[in-house]
Amino acid sequence: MNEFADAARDGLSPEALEKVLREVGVSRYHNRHPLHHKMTAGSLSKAQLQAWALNRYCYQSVIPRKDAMIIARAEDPAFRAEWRKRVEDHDGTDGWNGGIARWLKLATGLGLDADLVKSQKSALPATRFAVGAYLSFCTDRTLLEAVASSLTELFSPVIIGERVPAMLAKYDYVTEDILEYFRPRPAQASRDSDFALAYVLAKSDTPEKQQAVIDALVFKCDVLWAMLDALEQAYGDHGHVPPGAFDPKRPQ
Ligand SMILES: O=C(O)c1cc(C(=O)O)c2c(n1)C(=O)C(=O)c1cc(C(=O)O)[nH]c1-2
Repeated sequence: MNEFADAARDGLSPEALEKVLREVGVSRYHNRHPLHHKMTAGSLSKAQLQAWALNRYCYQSVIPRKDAMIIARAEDPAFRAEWRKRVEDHDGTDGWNGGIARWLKLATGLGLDADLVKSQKSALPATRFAVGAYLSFCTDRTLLEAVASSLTELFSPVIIGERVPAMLAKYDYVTEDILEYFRPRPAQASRDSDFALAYVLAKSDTPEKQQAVIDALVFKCDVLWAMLDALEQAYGDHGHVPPGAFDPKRPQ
């Protein structure tokens, strides 16, 4: 049982619901994870940064798929028109001139082979499970829960603002060009999370729905947290790399 498990028991005003959702971010968003702190302190090796970029590619590549799933489930054309901007942000106009391509640029800029990253075959099992759980969540739960699960984007400008200046300052091989992925993200995330938050606050009109959206955001924070846990377990100082996963000590 988590601390938000019955936060909506007595029913919440929209303002109170927003406050709880923001508290979820304060206590559970992945900018609290030790691996993020090590990254911003400059204490990760290049191999550890490579592992982060390679694994995070799985997350990037599932985002437009889960967004397409949300679009398919939405009956309101105005909702779909708004939401499809997210798919365009990641896929671009031809699949390879949007966010996914820019993530690949980050990974190759760190020295990884593009085909290895794209294949996702060297990602950690736990990364693939976490990312798969996100796609399943957006497929199987209500549309309201799927929308609420995107609300981690309320907090992503904060972590990007911590990560990017620190990476540029602490790792001499990291350049602005490599980190181009993050440049448009804070503005895109604010646009997207404003829309998603207004939707969630308007549609959560019972205590049950309010609890469901809180739970959805907790779930999503767990997805992001689990991905960093998996990296620490595999590539931390006393970690062990699962069979078949990216191993910096072996040729790929
Ligand atoms: O850099 C980050 O830590 C971070 C976090 C998140 C997030 O909070 O889910 C997203 C992104 N980046 C991101 O770039 C992105 O496109 C994105 C889409 C979504 C989503 O759930 O729809 N989250 C995120």
